Amino acid sequence: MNDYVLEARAINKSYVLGSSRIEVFSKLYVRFEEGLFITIQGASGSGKTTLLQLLGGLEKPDKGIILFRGQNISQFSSKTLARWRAETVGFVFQSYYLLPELSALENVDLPALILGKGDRKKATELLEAVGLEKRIHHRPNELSGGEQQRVAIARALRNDPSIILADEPTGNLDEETGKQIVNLLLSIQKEKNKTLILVTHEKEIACLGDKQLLLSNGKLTEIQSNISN
Ligand SMILES: Nc1ncnc2c1ncn2[C@@H]1O[C@H](COP(=O)(O)OP(=O)(O)OP(=O)(O)O)[C@@H](O)[C@H]1O
Repeated sequence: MNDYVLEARAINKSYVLGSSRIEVFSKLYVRFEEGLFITIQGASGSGKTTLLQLLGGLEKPDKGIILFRGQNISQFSSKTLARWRAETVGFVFQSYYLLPELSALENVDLPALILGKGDRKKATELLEAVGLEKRIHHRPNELSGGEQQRVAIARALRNDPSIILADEPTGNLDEETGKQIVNLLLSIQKEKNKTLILVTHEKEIACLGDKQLLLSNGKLTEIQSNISN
């Protein structure tokens, strides 16, 4: 049994734009234990978003492999990868990415509908769990930023993923609302024993992690661990 829920082995990743090539990672190794809250900090442009996209199967590495519980997801077909992503990973982004024409309820149920498992009762329960029982039929533009992020969190949880990848989830929120969102993510992570990997530039949030990683010059280093071995 592999103790690591996610592992990146010898990852290379570059972007080519016109005649220029940006190398983000060269031989990156990192692994994440199951059920932990890991925070990642790093300067703008250091590759934090790229890393989450690779780990969550939204981007493919140029070289190297990503393993989920020991299974190489980098060799999955696009279809298999899309299904794995829908079942296994919940994404939370800075900009929420809710569909504007759908209600909160419809947005939350969408990941399950895609798998042919739509169930409005379950979506409603998730909205209740994030404190939005009175906003179920609101559209995103009828919700505050914090409420939209709560909808996005409920959506991320809809297929009961084992991994939550959160990319600057508090980036568009005021400090107080940001704290509430992080506390919500943390309580879900602990209660359901999920793996939460969260990118943030806020030190106060980063230091809440069981482990704090820093991304710099294409390498990850552990700057703090609150785990006793
Ligand atoms: N689709 C793309 N095409 C070309 N270059 C890209 C693309 N996505 C990212 N990059 C480049 O790759 C590098 C890493 O970008 P990434 O968004 O992963 O960094 P980041 O650490 O998340 O930055 P920020 O904190 O500013 O969001 C940057 O130099 C960026 O310009």
